[in-house]
Amino acid sequence: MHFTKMHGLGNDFVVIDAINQAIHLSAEQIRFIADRHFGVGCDQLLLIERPVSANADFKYRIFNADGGEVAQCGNGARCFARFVRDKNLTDKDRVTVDTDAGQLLLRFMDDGLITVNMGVPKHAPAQIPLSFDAEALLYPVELDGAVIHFGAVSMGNPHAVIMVDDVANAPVETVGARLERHGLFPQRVNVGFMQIIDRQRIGLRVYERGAAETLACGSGACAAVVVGIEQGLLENSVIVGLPGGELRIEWAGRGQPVFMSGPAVSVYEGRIRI
Ligand SMILES: N[C@@H](CCC[C@H](N)C(=O)O)C(=O)O
Repeated sequence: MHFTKMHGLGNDFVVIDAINQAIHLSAEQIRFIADRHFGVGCDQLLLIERPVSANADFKYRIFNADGGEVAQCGNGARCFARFVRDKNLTDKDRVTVDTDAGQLLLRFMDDGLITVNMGVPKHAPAQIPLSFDAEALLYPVELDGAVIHFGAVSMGNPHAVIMVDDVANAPVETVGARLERHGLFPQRVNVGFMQIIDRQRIGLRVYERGAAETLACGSGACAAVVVGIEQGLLENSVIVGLPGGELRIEWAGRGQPVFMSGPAVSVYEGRIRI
C-alpha cells in the first residue's frame, strides 16, 4: 500500500489514495499503522475516495489513531486538498469534498495557504452531543471535587473548550483525558484549553478524542474561536497559536460558516505491507 506522510502544523497524517488502490483497513490495522513504535506513526489516517454526491470532487474519510472513524478534521482537510493537487487527482483551485460531517469547500490561496469552509457550528446540546437539557455559554463539570466550566460546540465533531490563564501549564493530559471520556459526552469529546491573549489572538492546546494531545487541531481551533466570540471575548477574525504553529479562524456569528486558513505539508512517500 502506498501512502504519503503529511502534516498540518505538526498534526500528522498517513494519507492514502483509495481511488487508485483497493483499500479495506480494519480498526486493528489502522491502530498498527498509527503506532509510532511499530507502524508509520500518525494522529489520524485519511482515506481519499470517489465522491458520493454529484457536485463533489472527492470523499475523504478520517480515522483517529485509536482506529475509530470520525466525521471532521480541519488540519486533515487541508492535507487532503494538498494531496489531491500534488498527485494530479485534480487541477481545480476550489475543491468540494464529501465528509461524514457534510460537504467542505476548500480553496488554494495565492499565499500558499489553504482556506477551508468548515461549515456552520452547532450549539444545541443534543447536536454536540452533550448531556445537558438547555443550551448555555458555559457548562459545569465536577472533577475530583473541583468544578470546571467549559464551552461546547460541534464543528461536525464534538468539542469542549476550557479557558485557562496560562496555556503552557494547562492540565491537558490529566483534565483532557478525564473529560474526553466523561459521561456528559456520549460520543466522547475533543478538549481545548484556550488562553485569550487579546481580542484577535489566542493560545490553544487540544487533547484530541482518540489521539491524545496533538501539536494542532483545526476543528479545535474553530471551536475555541466560536466559544470565545459567543462570550464576547474575541473579534470575528482571530489568530490561533498552537504548539505546531498558527491558524487564522474567521466567523461572522450564529448561522454562518467558520473559515480556517493554514498550511499543509507533505513529508515523505512510503509503502507499507499490511
Ligand atoms: N486533528 C483534527 C481532528 C481529528 C478528529 C478528532 N480527534 C475527533 O475525534 O473528532 C483537526 O485538525 O480537526
